[in-house]
Amino acid sequence: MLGTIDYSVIVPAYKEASNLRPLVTRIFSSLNRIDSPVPAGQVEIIVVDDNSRDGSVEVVQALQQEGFNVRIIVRTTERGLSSAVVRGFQEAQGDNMLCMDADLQHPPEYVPQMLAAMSPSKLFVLGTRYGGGAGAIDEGWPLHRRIISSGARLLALPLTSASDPMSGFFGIRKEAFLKARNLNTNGFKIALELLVKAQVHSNAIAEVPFAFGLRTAGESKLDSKVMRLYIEQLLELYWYTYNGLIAFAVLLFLVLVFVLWRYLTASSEPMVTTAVQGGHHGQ
Ligand SMILES: Nc1nc2c(ncn2[C@@H]2O[C@H](COP(=O)(O)OP(=O)(O)O[C@H]3O[C@H](CO)[C@@H](O)[C@H](O)[C@@H]3O)[C@@H](O)[C@H]2O)c(=O)[nH]1
Repeated sequence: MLGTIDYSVIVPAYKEASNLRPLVTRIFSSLNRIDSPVPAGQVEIIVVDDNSRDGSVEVVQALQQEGFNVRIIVRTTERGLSSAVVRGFQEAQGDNMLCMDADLQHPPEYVPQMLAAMSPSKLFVLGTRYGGGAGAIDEGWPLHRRIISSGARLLALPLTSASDPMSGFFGIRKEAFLKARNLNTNGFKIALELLVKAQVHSNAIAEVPFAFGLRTAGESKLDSKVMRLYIEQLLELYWYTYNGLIAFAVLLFLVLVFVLWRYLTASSEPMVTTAVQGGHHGQ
């Protein structure tokens, strides 16, 4: 019999049939270890699949029959990583919700620690490839991915103090998730979106350093469209965070331009020395 579900693991998945069995079994064997800080019976896994039709549903059904608390939501009218994660959070029974990739790049063995890191005072947990002096990116990660990742991280610095807001391995407490309004669910960077719009303060973020693994099956869906969406998302978040400041800076700039223009036009006008000569005004 199932007890109360306090923890939900949300897995966005698109064409990940071959990764789902190792993912689910490895998560539950970590939770079943004697030293796990979280009991396996309090955890559910929700896979949010965008109609992959690659056998993912059958894999999950087989796992259910074997007794694993996992279910799959198949979306047929929507697509996209971030919106899949939000859907999973909306369906979650647990107050502590973790998001992770299906492709085993987020090590399932970190799940108990990540789940246990959330509490009423730690509303957000971030699996970080950069925090805690871990230098945690796998040696084999391609150079172009490292450059893109560093650039993306730099651009997010004015928005959050979190060391790896690009991470797809993160958790949020339900009460914080429910505070976030007008989420932009285009693209991949839902952790950053939630950090900003759920107004998570830096002291409410727990960071767990981890080594980002290499994909062994399936393909990455990160492409130039995802990068364009990220830039759009950043502009919106800058505006969301600094709208007052930005409006003030624009106003100040316009006033300065106006003053400068007045000064330049005034100093370039010919000096008119009007000697009032008395006499009559002609008609
Ligand atoms: N449902 C659904 N899932 C998706 C979609 N696109 C991707 N996914 C799932 O989302 C997870 C991450 O997708 P990948 O395509 O493997 O992403 P990545 O390039 O490895 O990027 C990962 O690392 C980045 C850090 O560099 C993260 O920023 C990113 O969120 C993700 O975790 C995988 O489980 C994948 O199946 C989609 O449109 N719909």
